[in-house]
Amino acid sequence: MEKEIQSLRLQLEQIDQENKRLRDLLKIQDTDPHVVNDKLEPRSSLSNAEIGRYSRQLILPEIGVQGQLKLANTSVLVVGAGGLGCPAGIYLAAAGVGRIGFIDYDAVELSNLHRQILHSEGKVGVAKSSSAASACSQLNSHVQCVPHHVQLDSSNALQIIKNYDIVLDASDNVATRYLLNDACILSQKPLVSGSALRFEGQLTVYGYKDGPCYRCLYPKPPPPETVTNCSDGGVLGVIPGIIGSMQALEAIKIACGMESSFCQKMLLFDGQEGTFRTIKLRPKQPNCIVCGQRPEITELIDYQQFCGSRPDDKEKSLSVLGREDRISVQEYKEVLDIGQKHVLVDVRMPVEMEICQLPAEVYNLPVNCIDREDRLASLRDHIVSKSARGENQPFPVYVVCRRGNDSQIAVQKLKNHIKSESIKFKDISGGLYAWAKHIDTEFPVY
Ligand SMILES: Nc1ncnc2c1ncn2[C@@H]1O[C@H](COP(=O)(O)OP(=O)(O)OP(=O)(O)O)[C@@H](O)[C@H]1O
Ligand SMILES: [Zn+2]
Repeated sequence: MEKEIQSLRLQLEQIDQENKRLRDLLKIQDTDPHVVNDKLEPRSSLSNAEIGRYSRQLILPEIGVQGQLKLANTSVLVVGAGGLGCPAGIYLAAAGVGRIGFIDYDAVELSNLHRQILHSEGKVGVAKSSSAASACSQLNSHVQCVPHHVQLDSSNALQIIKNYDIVLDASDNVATRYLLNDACILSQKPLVSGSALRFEGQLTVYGYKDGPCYRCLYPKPPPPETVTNCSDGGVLGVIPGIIGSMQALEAIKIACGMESSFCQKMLLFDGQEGTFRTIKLRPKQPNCIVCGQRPEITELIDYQQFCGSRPDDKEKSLSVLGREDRISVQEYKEVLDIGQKHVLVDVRMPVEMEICQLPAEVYNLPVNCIDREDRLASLRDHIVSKSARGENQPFPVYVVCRRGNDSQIAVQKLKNHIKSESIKFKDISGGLYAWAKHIDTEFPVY
């Protein structure tokens, strides 16, 4: 009997979750991403419920009733409901900010849950903006939480930003950073900017008082191939947790009329060392093309073109090899099935090799070690030991990586370093992702 009740409870819970997921999906469709319907009602006093709820921060002399009212009269736009946006959003909601907007074009994925703490297992597949907004509404029903399920770009940024007083950059790409910088300068809104990667994080406030803007510090975007995101470089979840929380702190201070600690200063956090450092930044540059004395940028430009990358090209795919230097995953499966002699070189990092490997004998040579003479010599020896003597055909060496980009670079380099008529290097197109998609759907994806 008890078991039956437990199983019914479980079923009910699952139905509840599915119900909620469908309701959230409907909500997304109903949301006009550009319009915030009702104006924030100006508030001049706190209700008893609010006095009780905020009591512990109300008694801080720096906040008090006036500070709490300022918070209630402030709207904050969080751009990106991901690793930074989630912790930032939940603290803003808890603190009683009047309106929080969440912009995100993406949907929740399983690999987000270790750090994007407003999303839960039942929300996988749901729009991040609506998942974050609904989590914050559940925490604090006094706060208006607005989901914008849209990609912020030059066509909509000014229109969306104008409804908010403070903007948080919780995005993860250079094009959006420049877009937000220019849009915030043009709209005269402070931009609280954060970033996190691996064990490190950064925080600063751009375009506020005499502080510099993003362009004052970085007039030119970095070459796209030098930029690493969390999906490639990795990140420990608590790092964006710390930086996102500090973004909320700065936004709250600005909203309450306190000084921001990071105007013309940048916080550098090293989670491995456990250190926080603050460096002084150059002041606002008189010749800056957006915030300077004679600005050239007076309206938003094409940021994808300017940066050479798009906000949503997280999985860039290279195509630097010809067809004759490549093999599809289906062809490689055939190689395994017929037992063709070959060498498989996996060019991922050792830490990735521990996660999963193709079902074959694998030789590991990380792509960043491929120029080392000693590593090349070992590979050469390995290939020689495996190749049959007296073969007419060149001996096949297949190169694989996670997504099929590094493997192409590796083949180019190997062809240069090991110039041999008797060896044919080929890249396995699409790498382990393609293997998991087309050959073995049970293969782990990370
Ligand atoms: N221009 C933009 N408009 C709307 N949302 C954006 C824009 N640029 C980035 N984002 C969102 O900002 C969030 C940044 O989150 P985060 O850095 O944690 O990365 P992620 O893309 O979710 O994760 P991963 O890199 O692991 O796939 C993402 O959800 C992304 O969709
Ligand atoms: Zn500037």
